[in-house]
Amino acid sequence: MPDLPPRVPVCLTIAGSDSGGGAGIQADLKAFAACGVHGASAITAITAQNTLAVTGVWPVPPDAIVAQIAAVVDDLDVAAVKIGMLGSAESTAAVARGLALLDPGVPVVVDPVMVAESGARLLDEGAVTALVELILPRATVVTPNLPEARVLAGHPRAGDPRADHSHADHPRADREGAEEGTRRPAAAIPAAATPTAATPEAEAAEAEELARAIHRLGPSVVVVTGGHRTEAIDTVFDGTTVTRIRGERHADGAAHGSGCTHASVLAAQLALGLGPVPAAREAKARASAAVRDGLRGVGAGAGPVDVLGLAARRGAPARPGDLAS
Ligand SMILES: Nc1ncnc2c1ncn2[C@@H]1O[C@H](COP(=O)(O)OP(=O)(O)OP(=O)(O)O)[C@@H](O)[C@H]1O
Ligand SMILES: Cc1ncc(COP(=O)(O)O)c(N)n1
Repeated sequence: MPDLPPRVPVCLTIAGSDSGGGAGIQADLKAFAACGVHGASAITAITAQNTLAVTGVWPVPPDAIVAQIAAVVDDLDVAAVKIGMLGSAESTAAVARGLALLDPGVPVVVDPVMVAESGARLLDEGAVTALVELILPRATVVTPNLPEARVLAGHPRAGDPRADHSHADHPRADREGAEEGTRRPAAAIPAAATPTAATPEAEAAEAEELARAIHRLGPSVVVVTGGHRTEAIDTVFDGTTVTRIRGERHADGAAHGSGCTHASVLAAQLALGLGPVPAAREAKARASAAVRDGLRGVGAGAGPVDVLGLAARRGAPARPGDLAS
């Protein structure tokens, strides 16, 4: 009997569809393929979107979200999950129901998508609480950008000194009794995620403080991504150590889908057996290169990232089998 080739790991993305193909499910499946894992998907919302704008959002019925996850989990051996756009509190609750169908050991990477690069709101104001309470405690890694991190850290539970540091030690019910007086005011979701005007040092200190605050909400590891900073440094906090992942900033790159790509590569690397910090390094490297190589000519707005090296392949000789006719 010939040796069977090693089995290709399966990753599941639970996210919104971007009709323009730059972000969401479409970006996630490309990132999974780039990493050599098989991608399955459960769609939470359909967006009518291109590089310029989001012109419509249709939530998928909650039962249909759960049914998609159930169909995948029933048959495919899911090695890691990536969660992106949730949209509404109802969709978030459905995703939480779907997550309960997974083996508790399956790593879950959460990209808390709030606002599209083109400016549209992708998470209802009221859904932040559902995200924090139902999804973050199940997260192995959460990957907010700086504006998203401010929203999560401003959530009432984050400033509570009695908030938990691990879900096992501090079940959610404990945090329900947090005193009002110890809570920070919740930050509103900004209309668009704009770069900050702070110094690099101030941004670094803020990212670290936010990572620590978000860690108290329950995820095992927090990665505050650096795409909205003067220096594109990702800040990782695993509950013990802060790691800064540096890389060149590609100011003239095309970054639509950078966060989706980053979180999906991270999930794929966990599925391939890496630990969270090495997986975050690989995610940073691949997302940064995908921004650098981003497809500036595709659409009139922010071009989609190119994680598959599509542009570099143009003009390359076709493989022999492609020339059959
Ligand atoms: N201009 C850039 N140059 C280099 N790396 C970048 C750039 N923009 C983003 N990145 C990297 O891409 C990854 C995603 O970061 P980013 O902060 O853009 O996520 P995001 O804002 O959630 O993305 P999105 O807007 O697609 O949701 C991070 O590893 C970040 O460092
Ligand atoms: C369906 C969907 N999911 C996520 C994003 C965020 O990506 P970006 O901030 O690059 O627009 C998006 N625009 N659309």
